[in-house]
Amino acid sequence: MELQLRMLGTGGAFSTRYANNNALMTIGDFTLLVDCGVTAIRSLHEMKVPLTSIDGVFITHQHADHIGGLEEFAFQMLYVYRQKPKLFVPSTLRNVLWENSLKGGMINPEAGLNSLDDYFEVIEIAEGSAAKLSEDFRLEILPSEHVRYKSSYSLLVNDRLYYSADTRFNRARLEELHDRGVRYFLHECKLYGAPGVHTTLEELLTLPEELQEKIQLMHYSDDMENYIGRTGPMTFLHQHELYRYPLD
Ligand SMILES: Nc1ccn([C@@H]2O[C@@H]3COP(=O)(O)O[C@H]3[C@H]2O)c(=O)n1
Ligand SMILES: [Zn+2]
Ligand SMILES: [Zn+2]
Repeated sequence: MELQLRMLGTGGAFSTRYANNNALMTIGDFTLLVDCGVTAIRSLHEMKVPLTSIDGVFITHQHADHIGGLEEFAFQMLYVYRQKPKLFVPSTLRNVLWENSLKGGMINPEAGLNSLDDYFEVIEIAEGSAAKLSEDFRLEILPSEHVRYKSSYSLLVNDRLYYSADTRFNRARLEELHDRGVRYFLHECKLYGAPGVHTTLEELLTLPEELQEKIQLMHYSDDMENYIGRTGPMTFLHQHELYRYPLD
């Protein structure tokens, strides 16, 4: 069994070169879109991935580079393809995702479209245990500290691949997961400046060498090329490339 990954984009929120940091993960016959930002629909088109080939969408948090394409995804699925896609959403985000982010553009009482459930088959994911998205695809959500007092999540897939999404540096979590046998770490990276709500390259470079060797960097700024050769054993993820991660 393997996880196949293609990043729709690998850029930070203000990147114009690398598109929003959204991921397509396939295990067996199930394909999950992790986050659906402003650039997601265009990226999928460039990758020749039909919207109908996506079996479900998962949302990590409410910033536009992670949910800004969800309205178009929902409208296309409803009005073009007449399908109701699965939306996997952390329990703490379900209500605010609709009330504070999507409702303004998507509510349409005349058409009977009044809630998230009218567009999606909503499947809430709770913290604390892995959810089975399919026979082969297990997803655990790990609360992350990104913008304080707002929900955001990192992911653990099949106990083998960690996907940080947007988060401040969390050394204890990274080392604990590494000790538990997690083999692949896809981590966001702010290449320069103070950490703020993100993890900096400087912070990641303080991790043990054997952990850094398992890290691939994402959510980076447009000057990424200036940092090639300055990331220790960590490598950069590239948009649209196919990566394969054995899971056994
Ligand atoms: N306290 C904050 C909050 C947000 N930001 C910037 O806004 C972006 C929102 O999307 P993001 O991908 O989380 O990156 C955030 C920061 O660039 C920031 O720099 N500081
Ligand atoms: Zn982001
Ligand atoms: Zn964010």
